[in-house]
Amino acid sequence: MKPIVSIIMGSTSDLPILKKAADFLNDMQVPFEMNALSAHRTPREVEEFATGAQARGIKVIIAAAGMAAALPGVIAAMTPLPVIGIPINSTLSGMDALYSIVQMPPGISVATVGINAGMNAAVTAVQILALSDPDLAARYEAYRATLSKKIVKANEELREVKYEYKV
Ligand SMILES: Nc1c(C(=O)O)ncn1[C@@H]1O[C@H](COP(=O)(O)O)[C@@H](O)[C@H]1O
Repeated sequence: MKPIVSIIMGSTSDLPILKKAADFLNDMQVPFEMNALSAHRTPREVEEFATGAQARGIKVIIAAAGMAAALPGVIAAMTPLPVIGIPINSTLSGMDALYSIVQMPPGISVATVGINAGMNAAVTAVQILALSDPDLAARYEAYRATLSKKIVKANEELREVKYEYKV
C-alpha cells in the first residue's frame, strides 16, 4: 500500500521515539514510510523529500529532531502538507528542540507535540486523516473507548481498596 504518512527523523538515534508513532499507525492501519534526513547534514535530500511529498500521495508528515531542531520547520517551509513536530530529548532535557520547533513564524506552522511524544504525533496524524476517512474515524473512536474503559476499571479497583478519611 502507498504510504500516506511520512515519518522523518533527524538521525536514527531518534528511532526509539518514532517507533511509538509507527506502532500506533500500524494499529490504526495507516500506511506509512520512515526515513532519516537532516536539514543540517543532508539539506538537499530534505528539499527533494519536502517538495515531492505531496505529489507522491503523502498527506501528513511527522518530523522529529533533537538539539537545534531545524528539520520540522524547514520541511514545513517547503510543503503545504501539515507537519507534526516531535522535539527529541537528546540535550538540555529536550527544551532546546522544543523551542526550536514550536515557535514558527506566522504563516508557516509546525503542529508541535510534547517532548518525545511519538505516540501523540501519530494520534494527531490519525485525527487529521480521519476527517476524510470514516473507517479510520471508527477505528480511532474504538481506540478511545478502550482508554475510557481502562480508567473506569482502574477507578473501580481504587474504590475497592476503600481509602477513607479515618480521623
Ligand atoms: N536536529 C537535527 C537535525 C536537523 O534539524 O536537521 N539533524 C539532526 N538533528 C538531531 O541531532 C541529534 C543528534 O544526532 P546524532 O545522534 O546523529 O549525532 C538528533 O536528535 C537529531 O534529530
